[in-house]
Amino acid sequence: MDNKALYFVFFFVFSVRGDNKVPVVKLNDGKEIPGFGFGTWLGFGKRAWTDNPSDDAVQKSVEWAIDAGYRHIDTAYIYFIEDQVGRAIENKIKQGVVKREDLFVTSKLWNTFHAKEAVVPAIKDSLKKLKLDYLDLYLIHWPVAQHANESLADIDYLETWQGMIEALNQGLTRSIGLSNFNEKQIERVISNSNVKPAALQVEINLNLQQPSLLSYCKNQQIAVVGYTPFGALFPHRAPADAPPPRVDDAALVEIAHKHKKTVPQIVLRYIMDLGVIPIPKSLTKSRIEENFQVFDFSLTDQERATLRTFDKSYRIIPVKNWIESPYYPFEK
Ligand SMILES: NC(=O)C1=CN([C@@H]2O[C@H](COP(=O)(O)OP(=O)(O)OC[C@H]3O[C@@H](n4cnc5c(N)ncnc54)[C@H](OP(=O)(O)O)[C@@H]3O)[C@@H](O)[C@H]2O)C=CC1
Ligand SMILES: O=C1CO[C@H](CO)[C@@H](O)[C@@H]1O
Repeated sequence: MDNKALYFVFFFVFSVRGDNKVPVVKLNDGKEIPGFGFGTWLGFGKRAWTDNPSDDAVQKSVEWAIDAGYRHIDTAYIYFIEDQVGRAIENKIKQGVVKREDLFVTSKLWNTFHAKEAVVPAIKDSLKKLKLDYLDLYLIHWPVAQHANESLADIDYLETWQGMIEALNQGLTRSIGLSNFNEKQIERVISNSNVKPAALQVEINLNLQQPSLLSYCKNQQIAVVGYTPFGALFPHRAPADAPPPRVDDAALVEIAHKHKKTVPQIVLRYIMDLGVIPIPKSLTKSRIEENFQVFDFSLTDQERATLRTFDKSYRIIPVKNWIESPYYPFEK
């Protein structure tokens, strides 16, 4: 092999290694979760699977994500795209890009399956669509229960948690956890059960940094996965009343220039620095790759202090139509 060929082999090995520096987070049940993941929600009102069964946008995005190095994929029954995620995973396994055990797949129990006996059939339905034998993590999506017609149901999430434990005991998922639960609700689950939630998935972005919930979870050794990491950063996603910053904010642009990174990369790095596992979603190949290049630089204390000032406790996903539920988790 001549010098030029050797250089290319050297460059390839190190650039692949560079992509592979995703931190690994230990869960309180002894399992491990990759400290960075990929989101698959299309947005409110978009039900690709039912609206347009031939749509494969999410499938493509998951395939690009796996090619780019993501190994942790976040999905849910209610996204109506688990079948697309399943096809993407199947393809990447068939192509020899990954093995099942290289991947960490999360799905979530929807509100209409909160009765204890509904949980195991619900996870089996998700597994079927995902073409998997087991999930790595299964979450109660919300503490709020609903009937099939979407009216509110009065099922205590403690009952639902017993169904989750049954799914765990049957080996249908490696770990179980919660999403959109507040501190008191998590505490109630812990003190009424022998199985502690391994993870909590909640909204975390510049506008909603949740320091007190994060410190509670750290003390309880509950891993925090942060959804909607870009919050109101992109104007098309920002509700009219959302506080700054937007992606062109001068302070953010200055930090990004200093590190030769983009503003979305700065935001993702900061969320990881908060001890949170971000799960950015994108359907765009270049953005999927861009969002994953966040393991080769560090923010300074001063930059982190600037980013902290954007916390306005502003929630982008309050789902106010469930406010009358006795289990509604957020401040009313
Ligand atoms: N547990 C829960 O209740 C919830 C969980 N989630 C999970 O969290 C994931 C992430 O949250 P989500 O609400 O999707 O929002 P995100 O914060 O991930 O933002 C997604 C939006 O940002 C755009 N985008 C992504 N990267 C870039 C970039 N580098 N430059 C410019 N634009 C970019 C995407 O555009 P495009 O796709 O066009 O590229 C899309 O419009 C979800 O997909 C889902 O898996 C989300 C909400 C609630
Ligand atoms: O994950 C989420 C996105 O989809 C759901 C509804 O369609 C939300 O309620 C939820 O928080």
